[in-house]
Amino acid sequence: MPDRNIIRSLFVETPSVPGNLGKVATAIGMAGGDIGEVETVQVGPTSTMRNITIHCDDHEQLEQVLSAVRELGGGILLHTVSDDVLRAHEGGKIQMKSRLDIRSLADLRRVYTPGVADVCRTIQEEPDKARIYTSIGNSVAIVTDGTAILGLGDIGPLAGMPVMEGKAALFDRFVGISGVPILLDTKDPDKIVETVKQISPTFGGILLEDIGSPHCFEVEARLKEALSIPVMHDDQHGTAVVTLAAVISACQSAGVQLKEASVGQIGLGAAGLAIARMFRAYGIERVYGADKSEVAKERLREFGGEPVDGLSQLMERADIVVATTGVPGLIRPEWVRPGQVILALSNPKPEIEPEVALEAGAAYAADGRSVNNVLGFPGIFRGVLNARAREITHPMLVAAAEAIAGYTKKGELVPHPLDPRVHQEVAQAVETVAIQQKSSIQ
Ligand SMILES: NC(=O)c1ccc[n+]([C@@H]2O[C@H](COP(=O)([O-])OP(=O)(O)OC[C@H]3O[C@@H](n4cnc5c(N)ncnc54)[C@H](O)[C@@H]3O)[C@@H](O)[C@H]2O)c1
Ligand SMILES: O=C(O)C[C@H](O)C(=O)O
Ligand SMILES: [Mg+2]
Repeated sequence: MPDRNIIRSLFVETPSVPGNLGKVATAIGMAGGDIGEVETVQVGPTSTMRNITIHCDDHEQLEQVLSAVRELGGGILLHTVSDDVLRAHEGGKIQMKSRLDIRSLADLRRVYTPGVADVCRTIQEEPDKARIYTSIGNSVAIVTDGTAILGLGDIGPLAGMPVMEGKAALFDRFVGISGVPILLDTKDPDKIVETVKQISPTFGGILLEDIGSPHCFEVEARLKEALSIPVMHDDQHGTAVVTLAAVISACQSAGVQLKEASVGQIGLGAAGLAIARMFRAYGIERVYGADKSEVAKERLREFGGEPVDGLSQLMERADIVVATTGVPGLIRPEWVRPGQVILALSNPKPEIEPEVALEAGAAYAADGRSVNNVLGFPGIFRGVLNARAREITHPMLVAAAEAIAGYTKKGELVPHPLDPRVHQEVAQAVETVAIQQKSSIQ
């Protein structure tokens, strides 16, 4: 199945006679388009208006689909073609809103000056009270330098803003955290670390997002060391958590002992190295890795993994293959071994489409849309903020992965991210470990 990267909404009028919608659907399909949602907007005595969402590979195919619908005739009219994704982004996806109503003078005095001064003094005397009287304890900075935006590469922080706003929207929607995008106009690790340190008093946690390797490793390590609030690079650990959950589920379904399976990691950047490290720390002995960078392969060795030179050799040796290179179509179908588990996690396009991998003999296959760190980061931060933990630890990440796997339906790899329970399960699991770890330190 090819990529379906272009999404458009067609506003189509058809005569209110059975069979006309079928003609439109056939025309779209014959021209190579896929149909998503069909919304009937109005049914009149003579004609019916519908919004039909279509998915195409590229602009050329889109044009073919549009011509096919336009040429139908017989009263079928294509009125407008709109880009729903762009339209949904107009004005941005998030906003800061007041939680309190300000209608009267009394409200104004309570919310703002002079009333607020007493709250300031209270916090000055007891800084811990900021957790109670401000939004800090429920706010997480989503920090990027724009160097590894999805698999699009170093497109800069401004172009990465839609992704950061997306993460903020997910924080809000799934766990009620205020995510605040912070775009850094520097790639210098010293400056990134210094800037994040300076703004950190505003936040209860720091989510590093789409910061490329290798500087992401240093940036995260230094910030974790310097700050007493949780810091996590999502592309590393959020991804590792969800990937571990997916392979736990796959092995359970296939009746395979995960710790005895061999794993092949293609791409050893931020996501790939963290996945390999997570697998090793979880007790998986054989973790092979491939990357076009020799330095990345050496880094794998430091964590007990074994670098392999060619991708086809890696595919030959691995029961479970995970790819995070950002290179669409990198995995050739002829390399897939029957019964393999293939997780091609690059966004926006995977290294191999799940359908193609399954056709080539894979037992389980998924892409980065379903095996996505959206299943991890919201609950992980909810858990640590609830527990007022100062950091995110490996046992918390394992607990998150096991919670996701535990909540996965039989035969599936991961739960659906729109199921609110999965985020609650992750939050609870992380909070429990955080509280246990706190009490064992005291
Ligand atoms: N599904 C998810 O939740 C999820 C999460 C994080 C990242 N990702 C995806 O993973 C991809 C990588 O993200 P990242 O943050 O790790 O980026 P990164 O830049 O840190 O890492 C990419 C790595 O892939 C290697 N690579 C590139 N082309 C290669 C090739 N042809 N063969 C072998 N190795 C190659 C690079 O050398 C680099 O080490 C992106 O597409 C991103 O969207 C997905
Ligand atoms: O943003 C996503 O969809 C997942 C991930 O963080 C990525 O960089 O691909
Ligand atoms: Mg990312």
